[in-house]
Amino acid sequence: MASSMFFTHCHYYSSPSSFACRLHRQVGPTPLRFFSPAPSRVSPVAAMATESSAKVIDGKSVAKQVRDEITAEVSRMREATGVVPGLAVILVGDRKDSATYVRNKKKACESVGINSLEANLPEDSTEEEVLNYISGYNNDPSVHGILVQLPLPSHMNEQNVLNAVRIEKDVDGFHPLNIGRLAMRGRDPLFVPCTPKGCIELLHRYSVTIKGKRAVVIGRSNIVGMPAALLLQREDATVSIVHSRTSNPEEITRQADIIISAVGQPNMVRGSWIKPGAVIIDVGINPVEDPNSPRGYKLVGDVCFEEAVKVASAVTPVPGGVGPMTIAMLLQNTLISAKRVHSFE
Ligand SMILES: NC(=O)C1=CN([C@@H]2O[C@H](COP(=O)(O)OP(=O)(O)OC[C@H]3O[C@@H](n4cnc5c(N)ncnc54)[C@H](OP(=O)(O)O)[C@@H]3O)[C@@H](O)[C@H]2O)C=CC1
Ligand SMILES: Nc1nc(=O)c2c([nH]1)NC[C@@H]1CN(c3ccc(C(=O)N[C@@H](CCC(=O)O)C(=O)O)cc3)C=[N+]21
Repeated sequence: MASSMFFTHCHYYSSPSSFACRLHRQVGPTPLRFFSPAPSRVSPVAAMATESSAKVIDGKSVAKQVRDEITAEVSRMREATGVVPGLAVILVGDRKDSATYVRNKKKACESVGINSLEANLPEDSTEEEVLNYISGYNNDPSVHGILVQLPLPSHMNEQNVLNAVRIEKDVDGFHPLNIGRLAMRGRDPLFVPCTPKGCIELLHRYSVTIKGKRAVVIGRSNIVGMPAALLLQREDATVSIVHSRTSNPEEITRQADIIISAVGQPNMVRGSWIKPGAVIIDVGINPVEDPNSPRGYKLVGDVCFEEAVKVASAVTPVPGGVGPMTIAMLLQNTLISAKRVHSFE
């Protein structure tokens, strides 16, 4: 996860009209706010883009719609079975950004009627202590989902910790068995990772055809890029993956009908990288210095939004794009888990 302080120049492309995308100072981990309700209707994207015509994909509004659907299902389940879905979140250490994410997840749970439990462990906890918490939640029937907030402190082995979560409660979808099943034809994971799932959900809800299209995923992390590429492939797209060792990423990206970018580099994807009419899902959340903002920074994506809207047919903003969908998908996975274990349809 990109988080340290550094300058980012765009080396690939520049034009006088795109100064906004040329230079940013990226700042350290930032807190998250949670959003207030937004209108819930969305319509299909235009087939072709003209100058400045891209549709802005409203993740905040779609996430609200998804949360409303979950609220209704949670109460239907509670009334029929008496069971309330429960999510346990384990936070180790005191990273400010992680604490804010966890607080937002908790608020989101409350907003849909899901029970939330939280374990806050100190930075210097041992791996064994974390494993003990996981084991407790694994055996607790009121807990249907377990999320270990990442990143973990560096003295812990992330693989050991993630492997310890029972796959039936792995609502993040990070367990190797879930990822393995996601990668295999004819197999299904119990849970799909929340951020990539949120990206696909946005494409579906905006009636973007994926089948037969060329998709490029920029980034190949275990939590976003790689599962996003697997999901697009499962949806019958033809997928290329661009990473830090890719030569000529611009040329490859320009072939895409659908771009999912999960890199952590502010404004890396410029207008010249985008095929006219492409649909862009920008996962990147990059804090950059902004003297005009009261906080002293603002969040930008991996994609230069000002340029992208002129070329693409649809694009997600940052903030208000994928971020809110990630949390909505976490709630959805927790509901799916509770329904599955109680055979409630
Ligand atoms: N909206 C949301 O809900 C979420 C947003 N995020 C955001 O998404 C971004 C990515 O997160 P995450 O996947 O965890 O990050 P990682 O740092 O784990 O992975 C970044 C990926 O980008 C690739 N990359 C880095 N630099 C370049 C470059 N110059 N050109 C091409 N590829 C490059 C890396 O390649 P290589 O593999 O070769 O090193 C790596 O695969 C971050 O901004 C993060 O904050 C993350 C999670 C959820
Ligand atoms: N086990 C685990 N699972 C995760 O899913 C996970 C994680 N660890 N570690 C950190 C990343 C990051 N992540 C985000 C979730 C929501 C927003 C989000 O809601 N963003 C708002 C920003 C709002 C603001 O701060 O202004 C938006 O984009 O609109 C962002 C990022 C989940 N992650």
